Amino acid sequence: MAGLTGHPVLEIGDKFEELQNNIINNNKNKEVIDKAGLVVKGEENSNNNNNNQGGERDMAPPTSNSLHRSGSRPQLDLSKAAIQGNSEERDPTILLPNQSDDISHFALDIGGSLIKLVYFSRHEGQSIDDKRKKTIKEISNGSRRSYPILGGRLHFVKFETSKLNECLDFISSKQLHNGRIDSHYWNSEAPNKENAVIKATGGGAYKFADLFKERLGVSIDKEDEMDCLVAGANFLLKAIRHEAFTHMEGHKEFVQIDHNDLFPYLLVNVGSGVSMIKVDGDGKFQRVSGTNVGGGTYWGLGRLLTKCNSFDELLELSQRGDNRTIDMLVGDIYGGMDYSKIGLSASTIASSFGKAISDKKELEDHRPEDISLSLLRMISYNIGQISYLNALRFGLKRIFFGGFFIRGHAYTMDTISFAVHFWSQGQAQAMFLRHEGFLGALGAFMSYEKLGLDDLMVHQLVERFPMGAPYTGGKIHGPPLGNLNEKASIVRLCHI
Ligand SMILES: Nc1ncnc2c1ncn2[C@@H]1O[C@H](COP(=O)(O)OP(=O)(O)OP(=O)(O)O)[C@@H](O)[C@H]1O
Ligand SMILES: CC(C)(CO)[C@@H](O)C(=O)NCCC(=O)O
Repeated sequence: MAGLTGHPVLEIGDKFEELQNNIINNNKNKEVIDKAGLVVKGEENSNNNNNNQGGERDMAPPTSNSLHRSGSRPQLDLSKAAIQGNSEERDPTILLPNQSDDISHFALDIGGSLIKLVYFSRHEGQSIDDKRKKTIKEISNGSRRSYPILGGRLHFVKFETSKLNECLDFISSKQLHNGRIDSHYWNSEAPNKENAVIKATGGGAYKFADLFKERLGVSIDKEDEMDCLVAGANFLLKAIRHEAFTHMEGHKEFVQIDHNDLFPYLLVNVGSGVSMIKVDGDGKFQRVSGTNVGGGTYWGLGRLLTKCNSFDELLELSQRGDNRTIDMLVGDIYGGMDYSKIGLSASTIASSFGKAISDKKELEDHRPEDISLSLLRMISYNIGQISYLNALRFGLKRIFFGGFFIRGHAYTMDTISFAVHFWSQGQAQAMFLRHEGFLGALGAFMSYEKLGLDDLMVHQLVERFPMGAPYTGGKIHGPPLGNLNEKASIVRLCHI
């Protein structure tokens, strides 16, 4: 199922200098990027000049805002971090064109279901030895100096947590663990492997710390999971254009956030379980709620009920399902009629799986496709509804959804969006992140240097390329979600 596996690549393009001039010379840049509140842009709006596939290219000199620092310790330079690629691409990368120090970072988010790994590599064919060959001039305080540009990329890889050995083998085969030395030892003459420290977040950072020491000889520096989720989300939302998008009734639209008007928002991370975090700023947040009915529930129950062998297979099944065979609809209860007085059409699901009790059917009499769809709908809708209620608690209008349950799957996103829209009477908006499942790993990766977003001139970052979400394709399968207007006009809720 091709589209289910892709993850986006970040690319920030060459409009940088143009934009920089705008920033310096006048305030017109606001018209370019800082439109008040949300600016929604359609996919077709993008300019597909995707000619930078990650190899060598002429790179613009970094400005004084570039993060390059010539210290004794390698620095991570996220300036001009760039999203690249299309929605179908597997293992997407983030380009770091201005990365000059030769870093060997990698970081992990070891969750209940999946291990997410982010690592840096230099551009192909560019060794440490020839890094000196490519230098650029920087004007800094009136003086010019040269320093090497390596350039490189961030790679995103995931493994099932139950197959941790595959992850360890991968790290070994790429020798990722031999590059990173704890800062305490950075200046020592002969750093050795025993001092190697890797950043990891998620419960597995605790659970598997000894195993990492045993198998790879590295210590795990544990970063808090919520800290990392928020850091990853804030980085993407502030620095990367077209990271966030809405998805309603099969229609996807990129959303440009005014980074001065980003906070507060609700971050809902739908992993095995679901965390709901009110984010007020960089490092300022509160986990306000959560639910144990999440991605693990869909995959776990779905596997039991359908005998599917993989998550993607289960998701794929849902696309051919008809939930009406198993869900009890309002029309089933009301003899085919709407219950219009309270705003429920006949096709509204009154009770998920409700028909399974009334039919004299056993599990094997139900189609796995229908079960999968009904389950997916039930869990997605529930998450959307609970999220909205939490947004309502704190007066938040924007809800960003991440986590690998989303999987860029159109029906999942539509269902969540429908629930948020319906219960908020259109006042709150569900948005999705293209790097959905990698927020925590990205946050852990950035924690090496504790790079604050304040260090980044994020408004200088301009994306060049259209970005498809990790997406199953435009066609929506499954039951109609209902008519929003019809229902929303009748439901009475105090809304935010
Ligand atoms: N290939 C896959 N294998 C297993 N689950 C997958 C896969 N792809 C997507 N999923 C979904 O993603 C969920 C896990 O998402 P994610 O990796 O964000 O969470 P996690 O970090 O493992 O969980 P938690 O944060 O609760 O510890 C699974 O429960 C499942 O619903
Ligand atoms: C326990 C975590 C944070 C682990 O990632 C996650 O699975 C989660 O948020 N579960 C929901 C737990 C609850 O709040 O009911």
